[in-house]
Amino acid sequence: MIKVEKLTKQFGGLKAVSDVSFEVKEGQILGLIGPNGAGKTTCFNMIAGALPPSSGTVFFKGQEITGLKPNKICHLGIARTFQIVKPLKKLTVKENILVGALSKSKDIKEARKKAEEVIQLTEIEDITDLKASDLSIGNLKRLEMARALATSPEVLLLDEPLGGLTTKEVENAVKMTRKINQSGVTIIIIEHIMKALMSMADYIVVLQNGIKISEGTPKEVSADPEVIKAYLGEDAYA
Ligand SMILES: Nc1ncnc2c1ncn2[C@@H]1O[C@H](COP(=O)(O)OP(=O)(O)OP(=O)(O)O)[C@@H](O)[C@H]1O
Repeated sequence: MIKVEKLTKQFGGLKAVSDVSFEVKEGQILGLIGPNGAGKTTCFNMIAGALPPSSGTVFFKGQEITGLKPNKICHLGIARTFQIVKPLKKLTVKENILVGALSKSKDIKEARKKAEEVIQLTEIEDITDLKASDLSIGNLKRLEMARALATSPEVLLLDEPLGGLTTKEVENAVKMTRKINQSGVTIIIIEHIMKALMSMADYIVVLQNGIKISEGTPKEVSADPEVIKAYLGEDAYA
């Protein structure tokens, strides 16, 4: 579904991402992990078109999309959520979701229908009339997911969707992520909460200092001494 080949991003003297290659197959949940500053968000930025790679290639369903603009990539079927959520604060949850739908279809009737579908899928009915500025972090993250889904993506890039959530909210977000995946959306997810991520992901790619140091199933990666040394030995693996 998405394949990156030798993806590299240089910021001045810093190689934030260095020759990274991986692939996510249709219907999979791929986890992208690594310590702070490993290059995970920079990878997302290059896939979603927010940053042009210094070198390397991004393919979506076999078509090269390297360096295309974010709105073009969104139109092709790749949506993303942000670590720091960015809703339109003065609008309600429902209006924010509608704005997401309108970025895909300019037909208001069609966009309304899509927004309703997404509201049902994400079970967000309880907060649709609240203003985005009045939402808790947990509800902001629910909105962020719904807004991305309103663009009818085939691939969803989730950047730390569980950050700042309570234990109960993490449980609900994990269930929702699985449900969205089962509805046919391929997912790449950056997450620091290892236990939750390992329970969702089919496959994991591990970055450290911009370099891919390991990949495999959650079981394989958790047992890789290189990964334990670099990352899983931290308190995060609680
Ligand atoms: N626009 C930029 N300009 C300069 N350096 C940057 C820029 N964006 C990221 N970096 C640097 O690139 C490296 C990788 O950052 P990135 O945000 O991709 O890491 P990350 O793995 O997502 O980290 P975290 O888990 O903390 O979010 C870091 O050293 C960061 O400071």
